Amino acid sequence: MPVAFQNLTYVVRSHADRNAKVTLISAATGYFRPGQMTALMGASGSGKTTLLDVLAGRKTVGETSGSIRFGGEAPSPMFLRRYTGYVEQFDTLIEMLTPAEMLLYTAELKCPVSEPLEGKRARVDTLIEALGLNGCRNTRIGSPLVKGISGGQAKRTNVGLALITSPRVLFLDEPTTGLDSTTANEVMATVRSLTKTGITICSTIHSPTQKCLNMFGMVLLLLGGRIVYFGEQGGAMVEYFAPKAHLLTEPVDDMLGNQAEWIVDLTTQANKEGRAEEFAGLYQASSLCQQAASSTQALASKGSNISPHTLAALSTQRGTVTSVWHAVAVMLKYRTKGNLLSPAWVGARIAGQIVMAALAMLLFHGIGQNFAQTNLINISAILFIWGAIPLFNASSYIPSLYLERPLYYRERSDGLYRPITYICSRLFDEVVLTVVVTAVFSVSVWFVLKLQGQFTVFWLSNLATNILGVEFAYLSAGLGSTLDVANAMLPAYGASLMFTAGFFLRKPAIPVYLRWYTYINPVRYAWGASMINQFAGTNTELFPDQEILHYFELSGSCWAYIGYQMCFVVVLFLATWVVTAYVKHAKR
Ligand SMILES: Nc1ncnc2c1ncn2[C@@H]1O[C@H](COP(=O)(O)OP(=O)(O)OP(=O)(O)O)[C@@H](O)[C@H]1O
Repeated sequence: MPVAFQNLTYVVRSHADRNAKVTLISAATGYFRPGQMTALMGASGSGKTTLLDVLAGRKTVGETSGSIRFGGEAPSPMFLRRYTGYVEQFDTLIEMLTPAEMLLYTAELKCPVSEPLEGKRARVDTLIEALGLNGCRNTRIGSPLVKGISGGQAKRTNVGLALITSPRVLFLDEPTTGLDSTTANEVMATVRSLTKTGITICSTIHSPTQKCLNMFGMVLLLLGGRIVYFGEQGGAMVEYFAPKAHLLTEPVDDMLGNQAEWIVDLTTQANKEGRAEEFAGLYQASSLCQQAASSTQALASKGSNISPHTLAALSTQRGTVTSVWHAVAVMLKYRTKGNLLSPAWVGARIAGQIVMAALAMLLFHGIGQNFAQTNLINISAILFIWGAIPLFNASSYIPSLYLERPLYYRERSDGLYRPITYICSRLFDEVVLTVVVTAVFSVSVWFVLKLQGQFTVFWLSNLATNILGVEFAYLSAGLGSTLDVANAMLPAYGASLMFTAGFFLRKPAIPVYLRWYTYINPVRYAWGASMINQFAGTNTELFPDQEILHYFELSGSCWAYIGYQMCFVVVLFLATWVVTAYVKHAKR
């Protein structure tokens, strides 16, 4: 499928002055042919990634004008998802999966459900073979801290993710970033081998080695968002630029056989000298530009071989090809087991609980059956701690939730799932663990402290507080513009709840202008449920003629308090969903 773009201009609101607009791509005309690899080159900041993103339909801000045709068709978002693949500059992989699992997981979410699993496995096997991943197909991907596959293998796995639906056009953004030159050449050789299938490939590349540059058929060179060269790679490019080198005030080093470095040096120097416009003008006036314009026109007006029925379906289809239920099932299949078996994942979630339960049992053992007046505040205190502190347990893993954002954004852009799918499957993992852990610790604490009332109330109240903490962790990780902001939210909210729950300061003593907050305070309801469970019907007096529940203004059924807690669980779930769906920190 050829890609042709004419007079493509991209304008965005300036970072520096919100009232001004800047043109990042100016009147770009060019094309990418099937079975050919085109390099988007240029000095740093020249607009390579911007042009790639505009062509791939990945821009979320700014205005694009001009025309883009894929096989003669103006692409809809679903068309782009169906026929193109995009490899991001930085790898976004799931560390606990193997490359084979990562590819199959993506295939199950990206390919139609009607395609049998065997067909998807066959796609994975073909890609593993083509990308040279056989040696590591069953090795854990790992992370910078837990070594897994190598950087080159991770990059090739990332390329595989973009290829899983057999796209006709592949975009790559700086695929050699972070790789040594040998590995970079290997990765690019693998990518180049894909052109045999007839796929159209366009890749931004910053400073390629000569060997790497030789793999490309065409080069599109940008300077200040303008095309300064679009033509064949190799001798033609050198011939074009050689007479222009003398225009520079500061001469660049001799080529010494390294065209790639020479071209980058020359254009960077031209940029430094403010000659972007001059070089763009020279290209505009060249015969190369005329040839490019007529070839682009021919490719843009060439009819596509996609049936009208498919085109109509693609223009109306929703953002994903699988249903929410299917996607949730796939997420559970690949990610839940890995999470629940990961010591790091589980450890971060239960460490706080272990410490809290151990301290409660060591310090407060047996106090639940001692209704002596001097002990009542001790009981109230441990029930308060048990109702409030779990809210903070989730803060320990907010950083890991925050750091997962790039993966989530990439998978959303690739159309793997919807926000509700992500949030349901992730919270499912958390809730499964929370149910088990709170049951174990609640039983231990309940019996060691010899608490009174119904165990179920004590446990459910603790479970609800823990789930609220988890939900708030996801909410703050989604809301925080930076990791520090996300980290600060949960402690700040938790502290506000503790101060106004009515234990440190009784409800009547809370100033009227803040008393409303006690009604929307889940900690008060968690503590209240346990207090009523412990003291209801005992007529225990904290002071003469002052029954303890009356003193703290806790009344009614403990089940009603648990009901209120559950309402908070639902409200926070909805808030987390909305934030996950609509708050986007990554604008591109
Ligand atoms: N909103 C904006 N306001 C002003 N300048 C912007 C804005 N957005 C992007 N830019 C600038 O646009 C230019 C193009 O950015 P782009 O990321 O496309 O460059 P690049 O060629 O891919 O660079 P690199 O090789 O360093 O990744 C950069 O100079 C960038 O600072």
